[in-house]
Amino acid sequence: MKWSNTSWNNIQSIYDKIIEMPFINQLANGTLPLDQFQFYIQQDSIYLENFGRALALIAARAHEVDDVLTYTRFAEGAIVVENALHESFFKEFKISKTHDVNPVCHHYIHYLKSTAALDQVEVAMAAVLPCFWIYKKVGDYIYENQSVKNNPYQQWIETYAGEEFGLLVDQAINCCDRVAETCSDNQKELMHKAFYTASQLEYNFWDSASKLKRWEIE
Ligand SMILES: Cc1ncc(C[n+]2csc(CCO)c2C)c(N)n1
Repeated sequence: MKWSNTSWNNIQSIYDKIIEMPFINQLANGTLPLDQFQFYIQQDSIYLENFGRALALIAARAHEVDDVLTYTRFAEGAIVVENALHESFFKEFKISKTHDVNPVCHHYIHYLKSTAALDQVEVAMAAVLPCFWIYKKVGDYIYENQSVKNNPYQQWIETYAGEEFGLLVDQAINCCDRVAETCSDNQKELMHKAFYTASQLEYNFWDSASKLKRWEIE
């Protein structure tokens, strides 16, 4: 079995819980409270910049020159393309930029940056994969299960359900499968662990937005 198939099986229950989250269902039917979306986009904008930095580190450390290019493009996508999208959300939903990183976002970005800097590069590639793959699956799920017209969150949905995004996700999955082939069982296990941890963080990222969760002491 491919590394990615085992990895997805390991996180299937996390994905199932994500799909059941009120936040995701309310995004799909357009009833998500505005303050939760605003909070989510504020944190996501901090996430994207740092995610881009983690991808750039992976690019620099990749063994194959093709992967240097691929992760450089991912990094550019995270910062330039996604930030442009966020800019339009900032305007449309009257969101202000914040530098207050909530606990989950803080944990997630520092987990990704330290993994990208210090762990084996294959493990770092596995750690960033849920960001692509879970968003693709969630985007497709919402797109296929839409029940309303004029959903205010339509642009968000279309970003992740689109074919163009699907191609990026395939590249990220294929890269992990290819590098996993060169790894020992022990190293493959570390890749699985990283994929699982980042998937937990994806769940928690949405959960924290739905609870508007900040630090207990600010
Ligand atoms: C918490 C969080 N996780 C994943 C994404 C999705 N995402 C962000 S950048 C990128 C690829 C860039 O090349 C993808 C798929 C998000 N927006 N927020």
